[in-house]
Amino acid sequence: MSLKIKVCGMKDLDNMLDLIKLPIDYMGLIFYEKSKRYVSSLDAHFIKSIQGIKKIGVFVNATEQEILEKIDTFGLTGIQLHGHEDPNFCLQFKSRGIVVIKSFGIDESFDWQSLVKYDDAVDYFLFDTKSVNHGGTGIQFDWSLLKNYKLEKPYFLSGGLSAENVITASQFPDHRLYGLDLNSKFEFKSGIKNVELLEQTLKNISYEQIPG
Ligand SMILES: O=C(O)c1ccccc1N[C@@H]1O[C@H](COP(=O)(O)O)[C@@H](O)[C@H]1O
Repeated sequence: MSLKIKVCGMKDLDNMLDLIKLPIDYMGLIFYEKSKRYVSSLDAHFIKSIQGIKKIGVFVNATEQEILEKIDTFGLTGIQLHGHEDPNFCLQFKSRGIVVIKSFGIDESFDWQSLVKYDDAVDYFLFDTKSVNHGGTGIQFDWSLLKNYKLEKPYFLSGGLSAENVITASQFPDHRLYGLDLNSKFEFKSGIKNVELLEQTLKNISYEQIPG
């Protein structure tokens, strides 16, 4: 199975149209008002009409009602939860067929055992750099900490992925690595992605992955 690519934090409509021409699997839209990449509801109708890419809504401690409203209004395939959402909260969406990605901020003190209770409640984990802002730091965490991950649930690797470190990330020797999440290191400014840099980076990843 080839590595999935998710580009997160899109908020400009023309930029989205350019992005979806690339071989990308997931597009992330941030519904956290404190984020510089917050998506305006004014764009809902247009975003709902976009096809051919899985649309993931990013939330931080939002209510069930808020999330369901965004799923419906924006035509989201799934959700990515960056707050203190518990397993039951995650499961109610997964049970409805909504893809659930649960993010965890990783540092040396992360309790890997705490993931066990989420195993049946989510589709994927996402391992990001620990931050009080809940994400979008542009900082890479120490990937060697992933040796402590003992479950089989596939995960997205996130946190400061850049044109410089993404090849190493794509070759990270772990069969559970499902996808790479690209965000602030591929931007001209917050929410506006450098599509040319993304295109070149995707080519570099596939070139490096050709066997032999
Ligand atoms: O990008 C944001 O502003 C953001 C805010 C709150 C929660 C998550 C956010 N983005 C997610 O953060 C990670 C890592 O991003 P980066 O590469 O370090 O900039 C990524 O999963 C984004 O989806």
